[in-house]
Amino acid sequence: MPRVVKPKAAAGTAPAKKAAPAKKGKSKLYDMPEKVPEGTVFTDMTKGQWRIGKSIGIGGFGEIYSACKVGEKNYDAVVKCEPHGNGPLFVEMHFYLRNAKQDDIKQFKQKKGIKSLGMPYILANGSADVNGQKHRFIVMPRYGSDISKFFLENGKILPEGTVYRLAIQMLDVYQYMHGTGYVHADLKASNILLGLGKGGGAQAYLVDFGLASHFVTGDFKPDPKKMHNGTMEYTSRDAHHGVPTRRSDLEILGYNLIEWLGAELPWVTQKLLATPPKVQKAKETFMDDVEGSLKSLFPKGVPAPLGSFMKYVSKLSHSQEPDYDLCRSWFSTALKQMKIPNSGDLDFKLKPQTSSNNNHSPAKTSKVAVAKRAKKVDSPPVNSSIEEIISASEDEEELEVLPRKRQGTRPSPKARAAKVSPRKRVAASSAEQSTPPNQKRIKTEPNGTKSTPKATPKSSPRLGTPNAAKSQTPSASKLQTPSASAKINFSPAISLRGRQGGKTVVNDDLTPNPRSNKTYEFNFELDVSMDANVIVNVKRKKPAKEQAKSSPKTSTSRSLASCIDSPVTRVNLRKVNGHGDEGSPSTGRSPRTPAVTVRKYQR
Ligand SMILES: Nc1ncnc2c1ncn2[C@@H]1O[C@H](COP(=O)(O)OP(=O)(O)OP(=O)(O)O)[C@@H](O)[C@H]1O
Repeated sequence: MPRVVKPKAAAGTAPAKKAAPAKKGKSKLYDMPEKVPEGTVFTDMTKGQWRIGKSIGIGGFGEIYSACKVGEKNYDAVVKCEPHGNGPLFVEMHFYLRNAKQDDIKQFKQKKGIKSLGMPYILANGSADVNGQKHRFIVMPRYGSDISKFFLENGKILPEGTVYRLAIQMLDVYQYMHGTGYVHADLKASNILLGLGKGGGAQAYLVDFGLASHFVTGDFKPDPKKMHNGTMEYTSRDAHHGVPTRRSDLEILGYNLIEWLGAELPWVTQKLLATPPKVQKAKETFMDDVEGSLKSLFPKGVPAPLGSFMKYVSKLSHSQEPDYDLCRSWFSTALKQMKIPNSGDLDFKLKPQTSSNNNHSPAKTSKVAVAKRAKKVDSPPVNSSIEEIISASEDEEELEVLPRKRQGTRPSPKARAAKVSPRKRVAASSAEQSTPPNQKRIKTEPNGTKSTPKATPKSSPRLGTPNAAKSQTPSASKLQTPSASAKINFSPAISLRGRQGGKTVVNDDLTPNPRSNKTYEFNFELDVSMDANVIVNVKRKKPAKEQAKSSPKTSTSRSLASCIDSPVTRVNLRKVNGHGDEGSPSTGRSPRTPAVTVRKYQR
């Protein structure tokens, strides 16, 4: 078995810092990896040695380090390392070994007459013991920045010409990959990296093949074990059924294109992401009338190539091979019309430019809109931890939580982890432990921790986009209780959203049955974020003295911060409408839901 050579043994290596053992997650399914100290040398299957450099990214499931071949100077490779038991890296490694040989990639490029292809390949792989735990690692070429960074910096939009170039490049990768019998199933901005070095900025690379799987060519058989796999925002209708298809990859690309062009996906606007079957339904409705749906997203005119592409995708059958040339032709024609060359560095700076059809939301690229978006990007992050209401009985103290900016309080890891795939739970808690907030070690997703309220230029197309104030998530500041921890049983119909957007989810905990009873645990400091104005009713056990004095029913309004005394026995959270009043069913008041109980438990 290849072994880890500690820095002492590696010639010319600076002493490695002592690694703090990574926090082990609770999940039995996916553990986060141990931290690999800088300077450690991994030996691969063919006895090649790789010196570990700085950590450059943490995905949902593993950590990525820069790496340098021992004997060379440049850290131009990366090592992706995960505990041996984790499935995704195993899948990714085998996909690369079988299907992404450098020779095959070269041949494909020659056949297609393209200079470069955004298909990564594997340089080496092996196993290593880190802090006594067996890890698997792969070595890959090192790429540059992921494009989600530019998307967020621009206020959730990319220049139209760049979107079309990216579409063409991703279709190239799909064509290569589908030619090997596999689909990717998880395309998103954070999985698209620019090349490094001279000319690198002209090519985008699709990474993360942890969900790669053989596509079906026979019958369409839904597979509950794979249902909803992917990243909820972009997962295709077929993937919601657990069926890997080529059209599914195209659909995922299509949803990303819509976002990159500045519109918000309806299931994001409607905050359905925590409930996969609702997202699935929304996507089905969307694709059933894709032209109409796109018109509502782009009221000033649907970008022509996007319209053609999405319409085409909606008509593909599940086992049909897509016509990649036809799809690319829509985007390249638009580029020609816009007089944007399909070469040179991809340009991520927003500037006024001619639209492909000159009719969709030109204000998106106006200086004013850009400035507005940039301003919004600076605003505090949104973290919709609780999507719907939690409601119980009436006899509680009433605490009003008004919307306000997050002020450094972070949702407790447990709260954030609610409803997250076990892998994500571990990732979140590990990141919390080891990453200072100003470091970009955690891969940031469009709606993730660095996320901002959707920047909505005046002319920007949106389906019922709530105004900024409404979409802001007030963070309940610390409501500390002596009981600190509690177990809450939600009624079956309640959906709790602790998941940060844009995260890959593997169907380990997402149940296709939305009505099953679910138990969530969270740190009962009520240090959670909520996505609307809410009324929090907390019933507390009264201290014996006070109980004797006061009447059984007291309903006192007071601030959350001052409420830290006796143990909580019951909690009632209720959304109020955007103006701060409770409203009624007809005025937008959230319906009450029964049966929320809070139980203390021993840590
Ligand atoms: N070859 C590479 N070169 C440079 N950076 C990389 C490379 N591969 C990955 N990264 C960085 O590490 C991050 C995580 O990588 P990756 O998506 O492969 O991990 P993951 O654990 O599968 O994540 P997830 O499934 O949550 O998307 C990427 O977003 C990127 O920032």
